[in-house]
Amino acid sequence: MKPGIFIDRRIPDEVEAYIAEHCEIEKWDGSEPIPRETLLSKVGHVKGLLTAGTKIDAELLEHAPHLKVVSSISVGYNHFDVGAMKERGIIGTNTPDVLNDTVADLVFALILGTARRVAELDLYVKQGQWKPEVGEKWFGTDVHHATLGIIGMGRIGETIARRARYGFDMNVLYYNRSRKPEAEEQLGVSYASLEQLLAESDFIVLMAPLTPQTEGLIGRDEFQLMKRSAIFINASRGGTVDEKALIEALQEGRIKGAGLDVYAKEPVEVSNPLLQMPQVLTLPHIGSATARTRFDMAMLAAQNLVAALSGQTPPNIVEELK
Ligand SMILES: NC(=O)c1ccc[n+]([C@@H]2O[C@H](COP(=O)([O-])OP(=O)(O)OC[C@H]3O[C@@H](n4cnc5c(N)ncnc54)[C@H](O)[C@@H]3O)[C@@H](O)[C@H]2O)c1
Repeated sequence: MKPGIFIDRRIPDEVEAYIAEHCEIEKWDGSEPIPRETLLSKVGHVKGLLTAGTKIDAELLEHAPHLKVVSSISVGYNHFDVGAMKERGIIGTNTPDVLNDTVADLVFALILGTARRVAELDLYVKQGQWKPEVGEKWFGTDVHHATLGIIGMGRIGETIARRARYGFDMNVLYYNRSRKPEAEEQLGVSYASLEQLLAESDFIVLMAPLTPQTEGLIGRDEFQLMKRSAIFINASRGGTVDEKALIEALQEGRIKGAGLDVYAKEPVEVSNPLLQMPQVLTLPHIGSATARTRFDMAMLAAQNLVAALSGQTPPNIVEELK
């Protein structure tokens, strides 16, 4: 008999067909996220769960006594309570690598968009404000040959560094949990302390995962260290930044601008002051959101799920659950 699994969001038909060859599928087909209570009522007999940002905690595991594997269609897994999963011996998997280039492209969209004020000037043209010469007021900041500081030099961080070095002749500093001599040699990037990186960078990109150690990693003191001309980019998770401190730094002109794909609370509240700031480019958590990459992520997550339920070791078990 095929093992029963639950899919808590829509996935491509082709991916579902692959899973159906190996598993008995039940799924949530709503366009809104599945309500928590509904999810809890659906996992009682399943062995596998295919999800993305859904919180996997002790409460959910209590409702799922037969659960063996949770496969997430994401590389970040801060929604996993790894302690509770470890206790129950649950396999947890994610989808690294297939999204590196897509997320790195998006980070560059945020860098270029904020530096050259793309959204502001788009509005300027569409609102018929264009005069023969735009004037200094609308001048931007150069990206090429500027210094880029990357916090969290992992798979995506290195992919950003490659674009920065080879595409934009940037000087790249990085701060990471551990030093990366190979990246230093291959990409010509330099390791810096967090303080040095914050003080010297023109663009600061936060790309570290959200963990207890990185929660609020960038706060008041860190914004204080940045140049007044600095542009801050966050494409990791909203929780890695003290959002109140970011808002203050922008309101007080202590940094020049920000490009954000992630927020403390998602979807972001319309009353969030960040949405009123012209110097802030705001995107709705779309780092990996291209058709090709989202398909590849869903297929990889499906392969992880099927491998785990077939008694094989899935290729992408998350670090803490290995
Ligand atoms: N905006 C989006 O849509 C989107 C898409 C993909 C990934 N992400 C986020 O990006 C993160 C990074 O993805 P990745 O594939 O590059 O992960 P990764 O594990 O390859 O890289 C993370 C890097 O951060 C470093 N790090 C961890 N804790 C640190 C700390 N306390 N201080 C300094 N460095 C630390 C690690 O050593 C590692 O080099 C994900 O965890 C996810 O949260 C966001």
